[in-house]
Amino acid sequence: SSVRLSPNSLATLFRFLKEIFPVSSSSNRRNAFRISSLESFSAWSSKRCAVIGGSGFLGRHLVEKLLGKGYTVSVFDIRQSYELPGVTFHQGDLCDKQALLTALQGVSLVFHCASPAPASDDKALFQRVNIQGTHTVLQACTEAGVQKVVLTSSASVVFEGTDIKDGREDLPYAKKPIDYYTETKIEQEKLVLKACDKEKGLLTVAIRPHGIFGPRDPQLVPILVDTARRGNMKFIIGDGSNLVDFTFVDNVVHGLILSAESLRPESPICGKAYHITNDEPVRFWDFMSDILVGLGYAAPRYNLPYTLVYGLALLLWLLSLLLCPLVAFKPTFTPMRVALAGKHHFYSCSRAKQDMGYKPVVGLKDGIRRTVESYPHLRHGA
Ligand SMILES: NC(=O)c1ccc[n+]([C@@H]2O[C@H](COP(=O)([O-])OP(=O)(O)OC[C@H]3O[C@@H](n4cnc5c(N)ncnc54)[C@H](O)[C@@H]3O)[C@@H](O)[C@H]2O)c1
Ligand SMILES: CC(C)CCC[C@@H](C)[C@H]1CC[C@H]2C3=C(CC[C@]12C)[C@@]1(C)CC[C@H](O)[C@@H](C(=O)O)[C@@H]1CC3
Repeated sequence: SSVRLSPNSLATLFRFLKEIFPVSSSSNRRNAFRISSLESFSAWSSKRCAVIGGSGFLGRHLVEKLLGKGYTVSVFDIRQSYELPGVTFHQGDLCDKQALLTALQGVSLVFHCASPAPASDDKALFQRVNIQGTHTVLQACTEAGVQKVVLTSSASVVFEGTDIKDGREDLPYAKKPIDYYTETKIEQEKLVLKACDKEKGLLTVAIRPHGIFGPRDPQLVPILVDTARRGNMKFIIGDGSNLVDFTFVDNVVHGLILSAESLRPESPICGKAYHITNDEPVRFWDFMSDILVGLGYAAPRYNLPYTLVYGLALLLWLLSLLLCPLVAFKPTFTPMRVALAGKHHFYSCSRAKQDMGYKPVVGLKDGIRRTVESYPHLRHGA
């Protein structure tokens, strides 16, 4: 492992020396000579990482795992949602390069897990944060001497609302992405992969999870329960046989850390995208039923034709656009959600298995059980 000199390197080296030689006693000075400084420096700095978006659902699970593995973690996020010993929080907008530079001092590895919530459907915000912001993140990483950037992309970058079965990473990017969020995730992924430059010493990789679920997830389970509580989860869209990927959060975290640790100049993963899944495609409606029943709600039972529901969702969405100056209403059944609920969309993770030895660490059944147990406040009657 090599140490790349950057404008921040001296400051970082100084902090490192202060950390390993805190007191200037004679025994410390003797110990100093036993340490091969450059090697220790390299090992120390490669365990210093930053998680951009570390206050979020995935980001926080990642931070917790990194701490357990002995990393020193800085979180950069627009909000601070928790406190943890060993974590330094930097509150700021990732579009602000100066704020990023402060957080990235002495950091050699950056995980980029920040994005506005997909449900916001705010085109300008997605463009600003996911595209311009990612450009700023890459600039800041180069200036700060960061060596590795791991992006959390999304498998939806290839999904157009039609069936995908065992999709591989060589599928073309969606020409008609399902929403603005996905449109900007495509541009974001392209930016990060293009920035991979062994000569300049910046290595990048993109992880594409799909349907992440687990404790503290702010969207999948809460939206599902909200829909059930309003009595709208009685229907199955289509014949209910469509297979999809739902990926337990620990498996995504495992894929992110594995990719970071495999990212070296000679590694085949440089500048590439990888699907990370549970490797257990499941019927969408079986998964929904398992969560609902686990929380004490009834499973959906009545089938509705896919085209009918999709048409209605499209109509509702158009109406919400037309009426938005007068009344603000957000339909639960958006065309995007209907497509996700009624079509096949599952992906192969064989490239990750082959190139980085990926294997899911938590099975689907166990993941569902842990998720259900983590939401006592969302149980029926709670
Ligand atoms: N949840 C999923 O099913 C899923 C699936 C595939 C990919 N992803 C991707 O994984 C990543 C994490 O998603 P999540 O589910 O944890 O979402 P989340 O909303 O819980 O976390 C995103 C975090 O980004 C932060 N953030 C937003 N704008 C910011 C800005 N301008 N500057 C700094 N921080 C900002 C938020 O405050 C939040 O803490 C995202 O990139 C998302 O696109 C999520
Ligand atoms: C009202 C119902 C019919 C269903 C309610 C559950 C939905 C809220 C979720 C089912 C599939 C989920 C999903 C996402 C959001 C929540 C659901 C629609 C994403 C679009 C979130 C953003 C990610 O990047 C996407 C991905 O590629 O993983 C998610 C795909 C699945």
